[in-house]
Amino acid sequence: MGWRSTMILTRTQITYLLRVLKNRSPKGDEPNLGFVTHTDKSFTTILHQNQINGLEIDTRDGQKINVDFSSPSSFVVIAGDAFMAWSNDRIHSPSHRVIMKGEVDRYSLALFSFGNGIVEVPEELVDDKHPLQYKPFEHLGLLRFFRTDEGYKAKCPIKAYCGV
Ligand SMILES: O=C(O)CCC(=O)C(=O)O
Ligand SMILES: [Fe+2]
Repeated sequence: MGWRSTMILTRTQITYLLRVLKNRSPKGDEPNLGFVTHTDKSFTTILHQNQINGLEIDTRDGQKINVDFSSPSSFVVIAGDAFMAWSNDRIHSPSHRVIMKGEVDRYSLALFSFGNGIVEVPEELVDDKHPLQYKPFEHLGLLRFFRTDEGYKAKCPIKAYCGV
């Protein structure tokens, strides 16, 4: 990617959202689903937790990765839907979920980044092999769209919001 692509990102103001989440270890018949399968609506998400595994990430080719947070300094970076759209589908925004297994409560931190303005695919990322997949879109508008019935039920919310 050339310098112009980088410029487009650095000119955009970023809003960060820090989410602190607790998943209680399931008691008795309680379901073990800690967080339903979803893709993040962010540009990027940085995840950290108290060394209790449970995060499952689907790869592009249909494999499942059980993320192993084996060190207190482990963290995971996930590309969100806005990064996928900006990259014209070169970067994949993976589905993921949390399954609770052991007897210890799980605490996780998620730092989401959102662009404040309009996100658009840089022209360097559009060519014959990679036709334009997304119209310019307001990133925070994606969050509003996801809160509508149409957005929430869409198979791929980002495509429903601004797909070509
Ligand atoms: O708790 C986790 O490890 C994942 C949380 C998550 O996927 C999210 O907050 O979007
Ligand atoms: Fe997530």
